[in-house]
Amino acid sequence: MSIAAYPALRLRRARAADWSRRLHAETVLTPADLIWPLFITEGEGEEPVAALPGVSRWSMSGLVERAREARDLGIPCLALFPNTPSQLRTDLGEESYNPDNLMCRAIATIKDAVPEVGLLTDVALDPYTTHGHDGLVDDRGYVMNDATAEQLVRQALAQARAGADIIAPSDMMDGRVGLIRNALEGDGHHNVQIMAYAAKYASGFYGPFRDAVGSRGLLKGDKKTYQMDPANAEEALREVSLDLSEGADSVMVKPGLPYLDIIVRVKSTFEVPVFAYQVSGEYAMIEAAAAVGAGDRDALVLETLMAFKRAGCTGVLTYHAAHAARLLGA
Ligand SMILES: NCc1[nH]cc(CCC(=O)O)c1CC(=O)O
Ligand SMILES: [Mg+2]
Repeated sequence: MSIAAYPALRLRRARAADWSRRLHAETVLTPADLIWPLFITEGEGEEPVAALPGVSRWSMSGLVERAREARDLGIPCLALFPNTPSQLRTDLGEESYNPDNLMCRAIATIKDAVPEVGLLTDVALDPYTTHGHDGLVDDRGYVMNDATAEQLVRQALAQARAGADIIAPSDMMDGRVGLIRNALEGDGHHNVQIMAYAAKYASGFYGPFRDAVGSRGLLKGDKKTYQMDPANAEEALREVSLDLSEGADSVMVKPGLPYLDIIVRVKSTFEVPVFAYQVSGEYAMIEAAAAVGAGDRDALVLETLMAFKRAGCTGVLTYHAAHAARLLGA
């Protein structure tokens, strides 16, 4: 038996022409792989987010325009994040489950105008609290797990009743996926999915997002008592395992690129739909690199998104979604 070797074997043969490169591609990236995060404002028109060049907060009419844009580009789903007016933020974050809050109005408005686009809604208290934490804090500043989970259940129900398709708890409290699933079933929302932010790390890459939802200046301390330590991978598998056992339909790893190893391990261990969140700081890094000529923006966008698909992701949340879909020739 002869083992093919150079010069008979030349891997460059398959790369020599565009048709052949396309034929041999092991991974495909399409607009249907993308979830587009959008920020909501009570204000009129469009409010650019300084820390995220090219990203804005949108009023209701702007959101409807973005939803139509997503539909026309073949982007299946939007993720919504409200910038709650500061006078409505409280220690307990009660505005999070007001059925007339910004989020619920946005859900209902978009669903009415563009029903064919899916809506993922974030469940956590940080856009609604005076202290900027994702949960309720005790007098020592510790984020209380079980009391927070009760608020999250109320928030999830309000979103589902407004028409949300995917409830995405991003708070990292223990046990909240099971509590939310039970509440959704009890309230008749049998087909409302849960995408658990299962392995969410205490990351330095969330800064621009906190500007966008108005929590950066408010946040006291850090989120290390509930978000994961970047040193840990086995713990991510335990987090995913628990969220799946509690009824998560899909799981998320967040941030994205610095945690590709986690994506691969989660995918190969559980064989369930895994999503990555290419977060605000990752977006800002690409934009900053492009702005100083350190890299070609379009190439950086497509290469990073392809990396998530190659690692095993079912889809990616990315602020570049519309731009990427256009590049993909939708
Ligand atoms: N629970 C809040 C939440 N949901 C999504 C993000 C970050 C997304 C991004 O940076 O793009 C955060 C920030 C945080 O945990 O502080
Ligand atoms: Mg957990």
